[in-house]
Amino acid sequence: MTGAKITHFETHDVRFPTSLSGDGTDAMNTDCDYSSAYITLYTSSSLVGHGMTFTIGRGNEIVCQAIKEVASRLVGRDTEQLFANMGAAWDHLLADPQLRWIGPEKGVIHIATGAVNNALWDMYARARSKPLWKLVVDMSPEELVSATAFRYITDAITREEALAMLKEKEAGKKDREAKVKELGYPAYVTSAGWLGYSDEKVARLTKEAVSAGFNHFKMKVGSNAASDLRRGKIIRSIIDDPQYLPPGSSGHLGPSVEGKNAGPTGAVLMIDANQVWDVPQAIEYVKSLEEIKPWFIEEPTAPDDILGHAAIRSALKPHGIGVATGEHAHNRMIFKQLLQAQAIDVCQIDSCRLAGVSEVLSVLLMAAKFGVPVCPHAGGVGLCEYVIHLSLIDYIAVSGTMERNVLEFVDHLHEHFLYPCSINSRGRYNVPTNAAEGYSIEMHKNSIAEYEWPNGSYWVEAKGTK
Ligand SMILES: C[C@H](O)[C@@H](O)CC(=O)C(=O)O
Ligand SMILES: [Mg+2]
Repeated sequence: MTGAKITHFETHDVRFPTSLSGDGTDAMNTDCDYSSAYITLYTSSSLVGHGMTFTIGRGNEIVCQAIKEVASRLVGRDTEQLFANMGAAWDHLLADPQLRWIGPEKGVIHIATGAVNNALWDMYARARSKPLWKLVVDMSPEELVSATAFRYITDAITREEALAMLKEKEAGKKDREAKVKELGYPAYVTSAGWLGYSDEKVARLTKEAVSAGFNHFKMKVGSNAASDLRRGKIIRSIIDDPQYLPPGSSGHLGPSVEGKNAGPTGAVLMIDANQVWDVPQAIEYVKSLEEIKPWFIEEPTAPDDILGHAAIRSALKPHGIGVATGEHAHNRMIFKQLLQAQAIDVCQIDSCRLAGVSEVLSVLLMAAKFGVPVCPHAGGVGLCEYVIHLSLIDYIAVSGTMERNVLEFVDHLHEHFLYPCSINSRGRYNVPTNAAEGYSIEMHKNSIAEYEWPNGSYWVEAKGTK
């Protein structure tokens, strides 16, 4: 079968001034302008594909430049031939010998590849008039395996093992799809606990999140232990108090809290250090926060330090605190080793730090094999829109479970997308159902015109007023 040809592409460096309000701040990233290195792929027909990768401001233009280099590899290619084997399409994107030298499979070139691979998947879903998750869960096990990036991971999972796992899950797919459409996908909220927020703002947003139905909450830690303990106690005092629960409910309605250090109302608290500590320091610091009963510490140390994470995990185990990481795990091999070394309790894939859907699938398969729940990272612009698709794929087709999982939600910048994610009254993500939405990442043209750096109307005006 032949289809339209990819003819050209456009990139946009889009930056939102979130640093003005402290949104997105943590111990390492104190000054974030949530940014999107955005691409649209065009074809000889009306079919298009949108994709992006996330950065936090300066440097976004470097990623856009790299996206141009990677996307050039698709120009002239037949779309149907690419869709017929998305694993081979992924290999092709990665196989430029000169570009590979500036990775390999890490850093700017890899996140740029993520944007391009995601745009191709968005185009594929649009070509089949399905949201992306539905395109993937409707694939046969053989099609899904052939769409996955398998190089360098076959010591952890072979194609045959993956096929057998997917076949075993085939029979329950319809029921799981119906269940998640009815209930929504479990979520947790981070946007009440950014480090740059005042205690009053944290308290107000936490109360709002509780009354919106959330029962898992994450706060940022790592710049000052006494202040973390104070903020943690403020959050605990709200989430453990039945008076703030939604009217008529006797306890939290949300996802399962078993084994997660839940408080008396069934509320779970997680903490995130964004890589600030050395290994021994991480252990001591987190122990000093034991009183606020975190389920896990996220990114306690350098993201490439697999054995460091393993050491932290085994030191914190007697204290009932787990370890999570992944938003800066730059490829599937890092996840492979985190899993092999039993270094994590929770696997936090990032939709565009990994090089797109094909590489995400390889991590979903490995995590399912190792029995580690996947709770994707979504603190950024566009990430919530992306990751609901990935968690649905994980639940319906790969792991078959959503009971322990929680998908991150931050309440920022959704209005800039044509198909924004949404949360139901139980504090869970709704399932995207629009046949035209693809991977839900298409941005409004007027948002691009306003926030494109440096000549968008917002930035021109902001310079004028400085
Ligand atoms: C810079 C980002 O906001 C980061 O703090 C997000 C993050 O760590 C998370 O959402 O988790
Ligand atoms: Mg984080």
